[in-house]
Amino acid sequence: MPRILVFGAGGVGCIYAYILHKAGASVTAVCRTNYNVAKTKGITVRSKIFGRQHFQPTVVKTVQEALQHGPFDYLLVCSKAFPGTAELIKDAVTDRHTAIVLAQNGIGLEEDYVKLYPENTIISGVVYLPVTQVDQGVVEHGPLERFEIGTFPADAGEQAKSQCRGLSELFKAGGGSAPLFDDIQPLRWIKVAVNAAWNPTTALTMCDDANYLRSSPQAEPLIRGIMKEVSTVAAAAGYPDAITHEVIERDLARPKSRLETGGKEPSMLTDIREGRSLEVEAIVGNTLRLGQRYGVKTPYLEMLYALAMARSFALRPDERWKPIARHDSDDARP
Ligand SMILES: NC(=O)C1=CN([C@@H]2O[C@H](COP(=O)(O)OP(=O)(O)OC[C@H]3O[C@@H](n4cnc5c(N)ncnc54)[C@H](OP(=O)(O)O)[C@@H]3O)[C@@H](O)[C@H]2O)C=CC1
Ligand SMILES: CC(C)(CO)C(=O)C(=O)O
Repeated sequence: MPRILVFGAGGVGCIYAYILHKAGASVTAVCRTNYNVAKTKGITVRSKIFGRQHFQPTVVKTVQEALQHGPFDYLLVCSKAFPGTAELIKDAVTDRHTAIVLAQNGIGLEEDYVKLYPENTIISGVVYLPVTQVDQGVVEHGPLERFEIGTFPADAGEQAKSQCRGLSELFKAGGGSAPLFDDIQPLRWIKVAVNAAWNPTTALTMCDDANYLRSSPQAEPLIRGIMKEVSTVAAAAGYPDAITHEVIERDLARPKSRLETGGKEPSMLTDIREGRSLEVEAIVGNTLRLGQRYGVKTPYLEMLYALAMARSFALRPDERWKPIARHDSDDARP
């Protein structure tokens, strides 16, 4: 029975914990604000795909407390992606054994993990899972579940590939879907285009995606424009075929269909409502910095970055901007 640690049991973490628990794995979840509820009452899933479910993973408060339930075969990072997140899991990573699975939005997240855990398999995941934790330990999930996965780097060795296959099989056994890709990066680029377009615009306007589209004739062209800008950065970074016109239209069709059925609140809008930190750096900042590195002009991203960072600052002045120790030089930061 594989042992799995889920770090960050919010919307995504609870659904992935449910799938893996259903697959028969031993699942331990590191919980923070929802610790008491998850520990005493378990987790409730209300899903358009899985129905209404209730389950009880092993619940701990810290990664150190989780150790008694390890060593872990997989460690799923399902918290929001912030500078420094990679360090938070270090006590639960067994060298050369634990496969670290990134279940987060953003681009260029993997490098921090490779640096800290050079001997471990890194599985990079692209999350399609419209889900919100609506109450502590209660998550509401829409009609889409797809976790696209691949090793980082793409040419990782056979052990990494086999751990990646193992995760895909576990998802299948739990009723989920985690298709494997030889190179996950083009898929990450597609998703970051979606998130760079939707997350800050809806968070800044406090509209769910359907309401945003309803708000004016300029709303949809702006989303398309941001996605095209990200596609130019992706092309310069070596992925010219990732974000095609067809991909942009296909991804736009999803929120457009919600004009009929009711909008989805992107995760960054939930963060604003809850007064939480925003994933501006992982989604917009990293894309923008790659654009700067390759000499691509990114006026939309520059504006979104400045506005979303200012919104974040207004929410949490204690977390004011500071240079992050990154692989690209701080001079390249906007
Ligand atoms: N929600 C969605 O529809 C989608 C989200 N994503 C991405 O998936 C990732 C997860 O998003 P989502 O599930 O929505 O986020 P949530 O905010 O719902 O969940 C994150 C969880 O991580 C916990 N956490 C953060 N730091 C720690 C810590 N130090 N120790 C213990 N727990 C911690 C949070 O606890 P606390 O509540 O105390 O802050 C929270 O429960 C993000 O990168 C997001 O962009 C991708 C696709 C869709
Ligand atoms: C695609 C989208 C907007 C869907 O919920 C998402 O990834 C998020 O909420 O962060």
